[in-house]
Amino acid sequence: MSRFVDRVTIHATAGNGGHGCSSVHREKFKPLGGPDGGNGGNGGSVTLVVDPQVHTLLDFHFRPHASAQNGRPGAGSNRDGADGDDLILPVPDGTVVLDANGKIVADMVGAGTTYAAAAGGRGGLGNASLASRARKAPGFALLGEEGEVNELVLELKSVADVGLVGFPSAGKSSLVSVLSAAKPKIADYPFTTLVPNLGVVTAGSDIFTIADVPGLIPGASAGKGLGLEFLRHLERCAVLAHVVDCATLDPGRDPLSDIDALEAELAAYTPALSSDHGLTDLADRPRVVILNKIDVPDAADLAELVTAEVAERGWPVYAISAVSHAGLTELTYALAELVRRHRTENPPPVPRRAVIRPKAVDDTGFTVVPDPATPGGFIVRGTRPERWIKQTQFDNDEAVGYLADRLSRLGVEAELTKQGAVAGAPVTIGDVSFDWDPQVPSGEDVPIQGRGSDVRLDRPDRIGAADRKVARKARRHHADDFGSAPVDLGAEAFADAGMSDDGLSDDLHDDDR
Ligand SMILES: Nc1nc2c(ncn2[C@@H]2O[C@H](COP(=O)(O)OP(=O)(O)OP(=O)(O)O)[C@@H](O)[C@H]2O)c(=O)[nH]1
Ligand SMILES: [Mg+2]
Repeated sequence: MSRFVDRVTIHATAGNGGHGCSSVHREKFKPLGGPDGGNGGNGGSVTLVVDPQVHTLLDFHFRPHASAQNGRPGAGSNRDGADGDDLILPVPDGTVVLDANGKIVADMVGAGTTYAAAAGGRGGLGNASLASRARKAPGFALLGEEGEVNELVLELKSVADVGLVGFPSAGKSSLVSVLSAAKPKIADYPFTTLVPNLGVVTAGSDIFTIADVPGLIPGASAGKGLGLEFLRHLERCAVLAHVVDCATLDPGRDPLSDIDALEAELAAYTPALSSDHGLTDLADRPRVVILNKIDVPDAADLAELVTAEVAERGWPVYAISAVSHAGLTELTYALAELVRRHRTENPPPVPRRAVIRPKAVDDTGFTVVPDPATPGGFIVRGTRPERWIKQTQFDNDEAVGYLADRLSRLGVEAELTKQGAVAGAPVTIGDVSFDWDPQVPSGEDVPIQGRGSDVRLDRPDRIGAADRKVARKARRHHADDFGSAPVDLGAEAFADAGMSDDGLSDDLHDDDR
């Protein structure tokens, strides 16, 4: 027997973005070929799509981890990395998606409805894309962003037109088996049906579906029997039909008390799908009472006796026998009529092609707040600063300089200064904490000037071209005279000077990836 799974937890992992590449073009007779590192590809996303061919969540039960492909890294010669493939997960019609806190985030009804379960990370820019007037040959590239990882709960709420409610062994499965082509298990012991079955019923030109759910007993709302677990499959049913066993020999049971007992259980059930999903309370759903087993003589008498009393409650009553098929035609057409009326009043939902989850409306802003855990420290929050941190290779000084420029351009530095941060104050952005090293001495308002006039270029420890010339001369002079031992103005000092390009503030290249 195939297993029926109607509630699973899945872990959707989107692909990471590929890293950008830092590379310099090399070609014979072209010593300064320029940056040519390509961009990383975007990571693939995980998307849920309603597929009418899928009827259970069983696949997710066996394979709860769903991962989309990572983006490929960029490469030299301006080759961009390929995007990772998206992962499309087919889910049954009527799947409800809940987040880890149990909040409904999507109600997927209608073939083709999609839900973005996890968004792929963006690829990092390569150094070719990062080149700008100020930073002509960037010696770094941006890292790819990590893909989202979301834990989601999927619940299947069958989409049936008529839901059968009744005590165990009332004949619900028998009724479904004679009305439709479905062949559920039927036996004379309680709780034969352990999982809901759906059947398709044809009545003239009308076609509707009927759901056979496991039997209920008094106390089900408190977990007795199989509990109310399966009532979620009735939440979407247009019509609820009580199947009453008129031939039961159980003491203390009769059709009316059976109906009352189950009505009390239904009232105790709080549907998870609220009215904004276009559904009314279970209590407001139209009811039909089906008095079953009238092929048994005593049952037929009893059915006749209670019919008037049930009808007094305003519910249509049908006396039938699933075994002898008595009264089935009338019942089928009556159900079809109720379903047709419900369908005209509630047109089917238009499939939602894309269910867009609410995202931060404005990702340009940021906030700076004092860090409660560290005196004198600050926390910077904002989509962009946090993303930039993730894109930065912290072991590359030039990349760190680029980050500092971006933060400064966004106004983070100015805000920190305004809030009284001093040099060396611990600043946290996302997962990274560092000691603040203001590019501009705090309190000083340096206007942006022309290239080459930035105060930071006047570093006293800088070695200018003139100094280098002197050093070279001195070295050559020594070499000529003594043939060995150059003066110690070499490698270390030049290594320092090589970084002079970092932190230029007239960088006009304002990419935002
Ligand atoms: N005489 C008679 N027996 C019936 C009729 N309908 C069902 N039965 C019998 O009642 C017993 C229970 O039938 P099921 O259809 O399995 O009942 P159910 O409501 O699905 O029961 P659960 O799945 O346990 O909740 C079986 O032995 C059926 O043969 C009927 O109209 N007449
Ligand atoms: Mg059954």
